[in-house]
Amino acid sequence: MPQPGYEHPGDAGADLRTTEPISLGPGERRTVGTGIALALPNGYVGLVHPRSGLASRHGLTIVNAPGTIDAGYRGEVRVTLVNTDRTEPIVLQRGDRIAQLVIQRVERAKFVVVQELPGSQRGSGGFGSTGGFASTAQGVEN
Ligand SMILES: O=c1ccn([C@H]2C[C@H](O)[C@@H](COP(=O)(O)OP(=O)(O)OP(=O)(O)O)O2)c(=O)[nH]1
Repeated sequence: MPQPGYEHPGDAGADLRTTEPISLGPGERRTVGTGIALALPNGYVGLVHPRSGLASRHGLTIVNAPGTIDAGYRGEVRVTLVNTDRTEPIVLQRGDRIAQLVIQRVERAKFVVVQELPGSQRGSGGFGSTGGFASTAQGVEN
């Protein structure tokens, strides 16, 4: 069963440990329990990524991808899925591989307030400033 305290408004809870299939209609979002708990060593993080096959074949993805599993977290790993397909529902069964976990070392950053940042080639340009798909297609040079 979903653990109390995990549900957020608008989240329909579900649990893949049950034998009941879980159906996500077009556009539907559900937080699904995996039945898995972890004890990651300090200095590591678990990142819950979507699976490309499910994404391309069914439009199933993870709302908060990648989900962050803190090293100190001992609860059940849960995955907030969304069916982005506009017409087809997707039905998940117990044992279906709905996500993949990447475990990485993390740095502990120390932030220092400064008046000015060191320069770089990119500077403050972002959000497509180096040329996006549309401008390339039209032959626009940046
Ligand atoms: O996809 C996810 C993301 C998070 N968690 C669990 C593990 C994680 O350690 C904990 C908190 O996640 P996060 O830090 O992303 O949550 P938050 O919304 O920032 O809340 P808080 O840290 O206050 O609990 O919830 C999952 O089971 N699945």
